[in-house]
Amino acid sequence: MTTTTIRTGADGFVETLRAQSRRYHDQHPFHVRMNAGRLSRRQIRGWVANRFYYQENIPRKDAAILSNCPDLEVRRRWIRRILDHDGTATGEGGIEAWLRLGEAAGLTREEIRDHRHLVPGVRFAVDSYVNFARTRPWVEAVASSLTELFAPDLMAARLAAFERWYPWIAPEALAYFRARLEQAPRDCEHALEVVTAHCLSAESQARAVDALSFKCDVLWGLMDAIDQAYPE
Ligand SMILES: O=C(O)c1cc(C(=O)O)c2c(n1)C(=O)C(=O)c1cc(C(=O)O)[nH]c1-2
Repeated sequence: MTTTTIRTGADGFVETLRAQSRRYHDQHPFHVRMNAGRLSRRQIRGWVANRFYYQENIPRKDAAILSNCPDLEVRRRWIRRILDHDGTATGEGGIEAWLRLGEAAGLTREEIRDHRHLVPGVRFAVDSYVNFARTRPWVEAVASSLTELFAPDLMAARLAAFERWYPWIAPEALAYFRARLEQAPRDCEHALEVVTAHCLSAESQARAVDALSFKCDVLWGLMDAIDQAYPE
């Protein structure tokens, strides 16, 4: 359990959730080097291939939330996330966009999809996120998605960094990040609505903060594993 003291009231709760940004993976040394243009082609490829495992599993995580969620109104909006990633036809959706990013970075679809580059730490981090959504109360799983509050700034910085420092990747291949600039704020607005509506007691608010803290650890652990596998 976190020892964070939450100020009473919805504002204090949201403030405490937002304060978790201090532990977000934008500050991980690998991301700092990425955005400063200091990664080699091999390191970029390693990151893209490993991060694919996260992308692939996000819809399974969201399906786990849906399966645990008894609220029709929430399900109706949450299902959109699965469609964003999976698309509704061949050649569409975020997973496809990530594969195109991989191809532009010099990987084949086959080597991304068959996990030959996937390192154990990334697998464990991602699996633990999916498992969290499967086994914890659905509102906590929703709270764990709130790292997306912090994602748009990182996406914007990443887009600028890729265009400036890694011009060998075609700018069209960055479509995934451009889409997330719109999807992430929409998604986390909904998640924040759900969490503030359901977490009214100090105890439930502390559990939501713990869930978000856990997710920061998932993302940080994932980056540690990539950093270690693709050293400078
Ligand atoms: O590239 C990133 O730094 C980043 C971070 C996050 C995040 O903060 O969890 C997500 C994504 N990307 C992303 O692309 C994505 O679809 C996504 C879904 C979720 C989630 O927890 O439901 N996080 C994220």
